[in-house]
Parts: sequence; C-alpha cells; structure tokens
Amino acid sequence: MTGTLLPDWRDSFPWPGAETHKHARGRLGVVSGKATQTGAARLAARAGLRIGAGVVRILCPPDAAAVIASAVEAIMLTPFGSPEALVEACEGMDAVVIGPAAGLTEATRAHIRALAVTGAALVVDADGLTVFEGWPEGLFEVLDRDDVLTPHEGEFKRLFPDLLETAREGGAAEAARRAGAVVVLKGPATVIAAPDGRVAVNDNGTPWLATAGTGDVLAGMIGGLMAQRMDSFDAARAAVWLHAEAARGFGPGLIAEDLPERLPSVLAALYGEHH
Ligand SMILES: NC(=O)C1=CN([C@@H]2O[C@H](COP(=O)(O)OP(=O)(O)OC[C@H]3O[C@@H](n4cnc5c(N)ncnc54)[C@H](O)[C@@H]3O)[C@@H](O)[C@H]2O)[C@@H](O)CC1
Ligand SMILES: Nc1ncnc2c1ncn2[C@@H]1O[C@H](COP(=O)(O)OP(=O)(O)O)[C@@H](O)[C@H]1O
Repeated sequence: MTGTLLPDWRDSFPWPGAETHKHARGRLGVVSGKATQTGAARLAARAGLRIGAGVVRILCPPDAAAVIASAVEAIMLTPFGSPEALVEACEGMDAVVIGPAAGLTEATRAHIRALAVTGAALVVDADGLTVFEGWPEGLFEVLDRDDVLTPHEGEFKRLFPDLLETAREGGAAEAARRAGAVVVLKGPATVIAAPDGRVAVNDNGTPWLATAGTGDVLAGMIGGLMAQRMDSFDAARAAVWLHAEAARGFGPGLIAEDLPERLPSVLAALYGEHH
C-alpha cells in the first residue's frame, strides 16, 4: 500500500458479513446519457459493482437501452422516459449516481431534482454539476447531507464562482457548507469536505489518472460504497484513495476501463491487512 497516512476509514469499510445477500449489500443506480453517450454510466456502474454494491442497475433513456443491453452482464437495466418514471425505477435504491454524460439539458436538471427527494443518497458528477451553472441553488436546495458532489476544478468554478481565489481546502469546506452536502474537489490533491466541517486531503494521487473517464469511475466507486451504507464523507475518502491506489498499481498506459479491473487486488490487500 502506498500513501503516507494510514487511512482511518478502514475501520468502517463495509466488508460483507456471513449472513448478507446481494440486496442487503446495497443497491446502486446509475443514470445513463443518451444512446451515443452510455460509456460513462457503464464505467461508473462497473466500478460500483467491483467495490461491493450487491446490485447495480443502469437507468437509461429508452433510446439507449439496446446499446447498453448489449454491453453489460451482471449490471441490470431499466429504461425510463420521465422524471416520474426515473423515481419509480429508483425505488429501493440505496444510492444513485447521476451526471456522467447526462447531457446539459433541462431534463438532467429535472431528473436530479426528482431523485433528490427519494430515499437514495445521490452522487452528482460532471454534467449534473455543470447544468446548474448560474442556478446553483436549484441544486443545493434539494440536497441532503449524505449526498456527494464530485466537481473537477472547472465544474467547481461553475457552481462556486466566488470561491475561485480561495485555497482549495478552504474553498471545498465553504462549498460543502453552502451545498449542504459532501464536496469532492478533484485534482492532484483531491480535497473531501463535509457540511459539518470535516475536511481531508488525499495523499496518494497520481497523474496516471489524468485520462478521460476516470472521474466517472470515481463517482461509481463513491456511490458503490454509499450503497453499502458507508458514511458519505468516509465513502468519498475511501473511494478517492482506492481509485488512486488502483491507478498507481497499473501505471503507464492506464485508461479508465482498467480501474475497476484493478480494484480486486487493491481491495484484497486492504482486506488482508484488516483480517
Ligand atoms: N466515456 C464517456 O462517455 C466519457 C464521458 N464523459 C462525459 O462527457 C461530458 C463532457 O465532458 P467534458 O470533458 O467535455 O466536460 P468538462 O466539463 O470536463 O470540460 C469542459 C471544459 O472544462 C475545462 N476545465 C477546467 N478545469 C478542468 C479540469 N480540472 N478538468 C477538466 N476540465 C477542466 C476544460 O477547459 C474543458 O474544456 C461529461 O458529461 C462527462 O461525464 C467524460 O467523463 C469522459 C468519458
Ligand atoms: N494530475 C493529476 N494527479 C492526480 N489525479 C488526477 C490528475 N488529473 C486528474 N486526476 C484525477 O482523475 C480524475 C479525473 O476526473 P474528471 O476530471 O471528472 O474526468 P472525466 O470527466 O473524464 O471522468 C479525478 O479523480 C482527478 O482527481
């Protein structure tokens, strides 16, 4: 294991107990974009499954169903055609990831606002953040403390333009307070901040992660841990660390698809240290 600090979230990592079953381990939903933009959701869904969510289902616009169905196995699929149908399809979900390649549309805004009032904890990423540029309160007013926002710097500036000049730690902390949710400000030293004032800076980042789709994988990993009912701040810290650990272990040539496949060895090392 690399990283200079022993991750203290290890004690609350959701290893499965003997009596568990797939539904008890946690149900994760991932909302896909349209037919030509399904890869991001598939990356997130696969990462959520690899990190231990027992059941993962992609929710997709009807036109995307045939494309996704031909590209998934253990991951399930439900098409939806309206915000109401999306909410119905997410019944019983413990966590839902929305935003990767979702599209910068009024529909994306409506889907997020509808999902926020269900019982599922949300991970809002990528287009799900950008689409609220100029209307951040439209997002913040529907979030709960256990929801997570995962902006890179560009997305962060779209939601928090006045925090541009603030140092990353202070900026993320203020953003979390304002959003009333956990904020993961991604980058070489990813900052994780909770609305109750907890702040952590990840210490094992690697530039091998600077490749398209790795953020989608991270969103799926965070959602997968939240689906297993890990505290959202701890889930975010754990996922950021494991994501970087997987990338370090792979090294040159890494693409986003490699990260979920690398997770078993990273998790095995963590499991071995713990048991
Ligand atoms: N396989 C897939 O289907 C993938 C889909 N993706 C999705 O594609 C959509 C658009 O992605 P884009 O990359 O165009 O949108 P972004 O919002 O990431 O990038 C738009 C602009 O933001 C700026 N920016 C500022 N700071 C940045 C930072 N730290 N990192 C990256 N960009 C920064 C850049 O100038 C960039 O041109 C998103 O919904 C995203 O989820 C991507 O995640 C890549 C993989
Ligand atoms: N130079 C870097 N050093 C460490 N991590 C990085 C670096 N560049 C990007 N990353 C990480 O890679 C991921 C990129 O996510 P994101 O920008 O959302 O990409 P995408 O939208 O293509 O999935 C984040 O987890 C980020 O922290």
